[in-house]
Amino acid sequence: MLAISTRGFLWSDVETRTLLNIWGEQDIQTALDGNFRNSHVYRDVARRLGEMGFERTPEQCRVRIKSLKRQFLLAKEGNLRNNGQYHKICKFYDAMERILSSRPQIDPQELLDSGAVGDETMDGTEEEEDTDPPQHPYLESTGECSYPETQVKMEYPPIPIPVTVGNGYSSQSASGPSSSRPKRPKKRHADLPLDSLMERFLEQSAEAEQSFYQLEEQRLQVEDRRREAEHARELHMLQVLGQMFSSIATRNPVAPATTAMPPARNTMESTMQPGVPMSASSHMMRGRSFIERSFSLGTAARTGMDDILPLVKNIVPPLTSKKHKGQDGRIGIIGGCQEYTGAPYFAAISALKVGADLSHVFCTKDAAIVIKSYSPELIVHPVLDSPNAVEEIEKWLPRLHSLVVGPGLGRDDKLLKNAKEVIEKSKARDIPIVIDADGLWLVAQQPSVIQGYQKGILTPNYMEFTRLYEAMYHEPLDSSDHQRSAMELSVAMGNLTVVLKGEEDLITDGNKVILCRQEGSGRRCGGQGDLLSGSLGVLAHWAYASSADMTKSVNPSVVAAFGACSLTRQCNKQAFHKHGRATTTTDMIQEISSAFKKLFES
Ligand SMILES: NC(=O)C1=CN([C@@H]2O[C@H](COP(=O)(O)OP(=O)(O)OC[C@H]3O[C@@H](n4cnc5c(N)ncnc54)[C@H](OP(=O)(O)O)[C@@H]3O)[C@@H](O)[C@H]2O)[C@@H](O)CC1
Ligand SMILES: Nc1ncnc2c1ncn2[C@@H]1O[C@H](COP(=O)(O)OP(=O)(O)OP(=O)(O)O)[C@@H](O)[C@H]1O
Repeated sequence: MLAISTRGFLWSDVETRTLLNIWGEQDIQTALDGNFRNSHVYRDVARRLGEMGFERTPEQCRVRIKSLKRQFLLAKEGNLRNNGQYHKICKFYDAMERILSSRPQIDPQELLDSGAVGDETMDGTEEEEDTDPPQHPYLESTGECSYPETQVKMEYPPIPIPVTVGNGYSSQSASGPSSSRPKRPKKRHADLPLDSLMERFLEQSAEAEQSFYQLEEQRLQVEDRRREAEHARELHMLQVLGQMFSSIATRNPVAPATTAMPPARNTMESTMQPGVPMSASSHMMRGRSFIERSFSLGTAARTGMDDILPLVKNIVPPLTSKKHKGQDGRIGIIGGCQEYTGAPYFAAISALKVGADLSHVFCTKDAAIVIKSYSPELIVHPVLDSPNAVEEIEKWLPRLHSLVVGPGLGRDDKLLKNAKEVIEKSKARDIPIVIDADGLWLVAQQPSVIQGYQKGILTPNYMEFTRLYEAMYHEPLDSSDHQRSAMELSVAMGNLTVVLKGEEDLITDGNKVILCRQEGSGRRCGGQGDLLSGSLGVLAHWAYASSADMTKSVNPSVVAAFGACSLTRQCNKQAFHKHGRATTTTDMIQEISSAFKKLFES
């Protein structure tokens, strides 16, 4: 079942009811009952919830249940005193009652008075790893952990349970069943009508709950960032280790290896013949180490491009009347500023011509008017230089299948910063990200922005490649062996797919290299790279949406890159055939349809 993203802090009613159904299941209740350590039970609850299509962490489930129990207990106590009126304050009262009625009885007043409200007493929800000393009265009483600034206490109604005169209960009895208990604070609202008190109570408890979940959301975001940083650090360590082992094996088997970061270039000799891919194993035999990946070029690599082309054909989705608009691809281009309006247009229109259903351009305000005037087919958002650019673009991310960052982006710091944040957000959504042109400038300044992201694809021309390489290795590029250098760059970037464009396009994911030598022409008009990156955005989406069978377990990024290179070069050839020296990128874009058919649909 398709998972619904529920990382937001608010729980919908349907989600809450699903949670309650799961929590109320016999085996869950039995597992919770009398069990002091129960994080494994909430892991199970979160898993079952996930199966129902709602993504929540075990901690989120636990906190939600706790909050529901609190509401229920308050309502239950109110009911006892006020003839069922308080039923209204707990939306899920009936479900809670049904579940909890089969649980051991507790004294609700005791829970309310203590402020602990009994989750731990009932379920034993103390976290297994919570060993920090208590920092807060609430933490002290419950053993809760994590975020000291969280005003968890706000979840209790800040007004006391009101007492209506003449309801059969004395104010003393309302404050607690036992007179020996410490007295509760004096009722400040005893003279207000019950309805308005209940209304205020409901409002405040909803606000408190909302603020709690907001804080919970913030905590999760911090946790995500921490995990990402950890992942990048691990990757970095792996690379350092790889270099160490490589040095030990090749230079001096007994001397201790020196570690250098960025990794020093390896000195092995390439034995590759043109058109013959270099295999990772041949590197390994020479002491070169690579980070393991889950895809390989397999047997297809041995015979080169002839075997990759059928895989590209496999990923092209069939056109059927059963589909609706958007299913074959919604692509986003991040780029377009005052100076460069052509590049994002070329990329976006190429994406449409290749077969995406919708193509969005996120550019500056100035550029938007111009780009809109080029084509009514594009959806153009004039947001890239707005103060809330990232939020504006983020709103669209859930609807995009892939992103192309860089065509016509320019190098203004503010725009680069926005692009960087959009890349970060897109990585979290696990969508393919093609980085080209000024996006590569950004990567050269801050490689970590995309390093290690397996669905990231870099498409440098030779100049951009040199810049990236030197940023990673801090030494001049050895221009005598492009294939080796491209592999080295890919490895340094965490086995990202690198497409080094040129007389022959060289595609590598750090394990092997394939060459695209589709015939093009001698015409090098600006914008051809944009045609390539826009096409690649679509093909990458199709490749990742295809089953492993379709790509024969070859890295989808490599299959898509091979398709985009072949297509661009074929367009160049066809356009040149018609226009010769006058060929422009617009002429090439007009060839996409027939070039595509010739390459991938014949
Ligand atoms: N119509 C539009 O709106 C278009 C806008 N575009 C946008 O322009 C922005 C800047 O992109 P960019 O590529 O011009 O910038 P940059 O990386 O500084 O390179 C500049 C210098 O690098 C060199 N050089 C280039 N290729 C090389 C090679 N293969 N091998 C060797 N050298 C090579 C060459 O140096 P030169 O020959 O002048 O010495 C060149 O002058 C970017 O946003 C892009 O998307 C383009 O998409 C085109 C259509
Ligand atoms: N010398 C060449 N011979 C044949 N094809 C080439 C040659 N150089 C580049 N190409 C092809 O042109 C396409 C774009 O590569 P190019 O190097 O022009 O990119 P770019 O500089 O990023 O383009 P842009 O002008 O959009 O910034 C690629 O598909 C590549 O295969």
